[in-house]
Amino acid sequence: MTTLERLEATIAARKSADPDSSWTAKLLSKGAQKCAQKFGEEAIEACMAVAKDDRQNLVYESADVLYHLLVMLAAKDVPLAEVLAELERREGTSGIAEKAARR
Ligand SMILES: N=c1c2ncn([C@@H]3O[C@H](COP(=O)(O)OP(=O)(O)OP(=O)(O)O)[C@@H](O)[C@H]3O)c2ncn1[C@@H]1O[C@H](COP(=O)(O)O)[C@@H](O)[C@H]1O
Repeated sequence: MTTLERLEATIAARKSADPDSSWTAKLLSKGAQKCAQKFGEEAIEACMAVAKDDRQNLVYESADVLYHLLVMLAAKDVPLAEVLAELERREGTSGIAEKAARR
């Protein structure tokens, strides 16, 4: 099991946990929109670390981004495996072809 898969399992377990017992359970109890908002905030913080050329903070904020992405996916019942399968599907295509297919 990878670190992301273990974290996904922990987050899934928090869906039925007492919101007072866990940060994740508290965030999930506020709904998918709040989870999405937090994800967006953390992504902006990661961008700000790049703007400030702060490598250490970029690593820290990127961990926050990945955690909040997994929480947001859990809130919408989207398994990490489905996202990874989409990435794997794209491995056989070029970025330019992928962009053209979306038009
Ligand atoms: N990886 C994380 C992780 N990354 C960030 N965070 C939390 O995300 C929050 C984000 O910080 P912010 O300052 O943006 O949020 P805040 O100001 O506290 O809250 P708001 O007022 O903004 O809503 C922090 O309180 C962090 O504790 C995380 N909380 C949990 N995990 C993982 O999830 C597991 C389960 O955690 P619990 O649910 O707390 O048991 C942990 O063992 C970790 O592995």
